[in-house]
Amino acid sequence: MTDIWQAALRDLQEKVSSHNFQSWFKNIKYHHCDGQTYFLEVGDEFLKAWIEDNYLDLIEDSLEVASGEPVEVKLDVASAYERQKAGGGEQVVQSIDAPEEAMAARMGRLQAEGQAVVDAAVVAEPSGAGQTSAGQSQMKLDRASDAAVRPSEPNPSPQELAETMMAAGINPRHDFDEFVVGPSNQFVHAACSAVADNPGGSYNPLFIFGGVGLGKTHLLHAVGIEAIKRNPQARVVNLSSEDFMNQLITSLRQKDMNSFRTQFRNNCDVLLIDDIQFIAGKDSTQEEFFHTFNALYHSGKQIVITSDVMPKDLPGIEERLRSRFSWGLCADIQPPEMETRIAILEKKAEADGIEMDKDVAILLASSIRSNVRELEGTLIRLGAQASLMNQPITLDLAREMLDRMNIEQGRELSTEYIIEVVASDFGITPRDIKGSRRTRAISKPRQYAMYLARKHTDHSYPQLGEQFGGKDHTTVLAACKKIGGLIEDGDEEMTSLIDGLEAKLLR
Ligand SMILES: Nc1ncnc2c1ncn2[C@@H]1O[C@H](COP(=O)(O)OP(=O)(O)OP(=O)(O)O)[C@@H](O)[C@H]1O
Repeated sequence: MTDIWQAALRDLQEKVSSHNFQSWFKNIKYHHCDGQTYFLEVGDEFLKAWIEDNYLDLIEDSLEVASGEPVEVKLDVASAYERQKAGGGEQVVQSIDAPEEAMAARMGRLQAEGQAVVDAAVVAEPSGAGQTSAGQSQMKLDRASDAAVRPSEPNPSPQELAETMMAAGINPRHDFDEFVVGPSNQFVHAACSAVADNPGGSYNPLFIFGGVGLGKTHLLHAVGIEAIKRNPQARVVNLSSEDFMNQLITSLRQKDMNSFRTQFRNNCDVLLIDDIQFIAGKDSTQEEFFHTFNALYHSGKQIVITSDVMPKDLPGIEERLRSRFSWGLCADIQPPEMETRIAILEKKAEADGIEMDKDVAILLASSIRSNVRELEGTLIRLGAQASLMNQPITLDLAREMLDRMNIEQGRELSTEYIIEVVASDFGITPRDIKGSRRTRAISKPRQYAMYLARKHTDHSYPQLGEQFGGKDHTTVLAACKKIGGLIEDGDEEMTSLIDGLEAKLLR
């Protein structure tokens, strides 16, 4: 039976994107089979619920293909005993307080660490964007000290809530509503929502990792915002690991470690730590963070950490910390796909009152692919330029600007755009294409659009099925095979029809 499961896994790997396969399917374990019912195991309740809601049919399809008979799948969570055995996670409670007599020595080491961080930041950011000047650092420290300030009233006004968030260094604009969800970030988004709904619950710590400018800090803030909205009395502490270190240095200098510990270990319900990679090689900071982590974790407080890489790949971080970071849920965030990039641009444009046609959004989204911060920056620059020149944002203006910025213009297309172009060419609506009517006048253009979407985007058949109004992946597969087959066989009418549509798409 495990052979059948392995064959089903291979089939799944072909049907979904590699990112989805890694996130959802790779770690599903075959447990046993009873007749035609397959019992599979996953790591936790969250994965179970997510896979059941999104992928159960697909798994059953693949098992049916592999076994040659109808099957039913039942998912369950691996028992705590088995998980412990498999993960070997340390559960030993470590001593919480570092010995006071070691403090003087640590003080010396910490000062050296602090200096090193400041120097590194200055060297890395000569333009000044990431200055770590004494004033700025102190400002961050003051803000972090205020972090757990709560509104005095039990039912604070929206204004008071916003002030509480800002006191904690949280940008109130970075909430879940402002975050555009797509396949590249839906898992981490769902994990963050689950944590905000139930801090200190099953996913503790939540460890978010991914490349530069992909929305890690945004989601960290969103967790804090939601936690404060749900419980205005919750003490949310939000700071970067560098600020944690600076605050530790200040407390040691002022011989006030008690306040430091009270703030982080006793007066904190949700600890949000951004960019944990910055404490690499800072042994004393790591030691203090280790005790902070233990104190919060063992008293059921929520910890959320962001990083540029997954825990096991964090260089210069002690093994005991890295293993703790993996105790809860690790969720990665990938560069957004074309559709998500377009949706982000449209959302930001609307929020900032920038008027822009869809074709401009497509041009920007296909030219800047791997960093949302850059994408946003380009949009703001374009908006500013159009407003200064008192002219609308046109494709030509966007092209000129990309040229001046030395950004190569992309030609990637989105499924949504392909559907729009094909629909308009055949005098029907995108809704018709996404709908279920099967008249020839609609089903033919639908097949052309499916073929073109498969050819010009990097979406899998199941993803395309979703984008075409929730169709089964086999429908998309069949359309692609049919149109592709006719073209391969030299059907001139079909070739020229598809060429014509492509010319319009790539114009
Ligand atoms: N899916 C998204 N929807 C809306 N905005 C997004 C999304 N992803 C990123 N952004 C925006 O992109 C910008 C950069 O995001 P953020 O600062 O959270 O990235 P980061 O991953 O923390 O980057 P770094 O690695 O540099 O710390 C922010 O303005 C954020 O609001």
